[in-house]
Amino acid sequence: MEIKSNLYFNFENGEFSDTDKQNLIISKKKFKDLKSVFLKPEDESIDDEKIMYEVTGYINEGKAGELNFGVTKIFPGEVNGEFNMTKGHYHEKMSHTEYYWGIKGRGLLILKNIDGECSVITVEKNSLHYIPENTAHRLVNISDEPLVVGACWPSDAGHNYGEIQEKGFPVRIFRSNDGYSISKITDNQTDN
Ligand SMILES: O=P(O)(O)OC[C@H]1O[C@](O)(CO)[C@@H](O)[C@@H]1O
Repeated sequence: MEIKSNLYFNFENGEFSDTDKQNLIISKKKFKDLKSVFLKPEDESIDDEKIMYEVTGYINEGKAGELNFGVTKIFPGEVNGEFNMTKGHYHEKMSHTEYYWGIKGRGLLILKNIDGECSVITVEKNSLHYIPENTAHRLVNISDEPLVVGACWPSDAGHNYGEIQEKGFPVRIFRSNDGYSISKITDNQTDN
């Protein structure tokens, strides 16, 4: 007998159907939670309560064998000229990997491996990104509309923010006349 799926997901806009809303987890990150993320976080034009990005999905943290499926929506904006972005993290279980795919908007995926090698990849509608083991990842919104990105990762991967919080990524992304510029970083200072 044919049974209608109890889950629907809109691949055009990243919205979940409300048939299974009680199982959806929504995590909202406010500006006050992200002070350690930006190079110059003192920006009085931004309210501390402003939602900078949100992650919505079926998230079953810590359960080995399960998969998480989520959507990150990063709102447009800048903090002292630096584009809005996620905190960025390694997985606690460093061997655990992840897929990202672009749904809406335009952004950059910054990857850094444990040897400090860094790459910056364009994220746009239908782009697909494999995040290998031992690799820190951060999304940056470089457009004036929300950047919406899907993700699927093992539920027991965990998040390790420590090193990124301390040292950051080797690059930072700022608005420029051409759209954006990538600045290399030495000890959390820009080195243009
Ligand atoms: O945890 P962070 O670095 O703030 O970023 C959120 C990101 O992490 C994930 O939850 C899982 O890696 C992604 O869905 C999302 O893009």
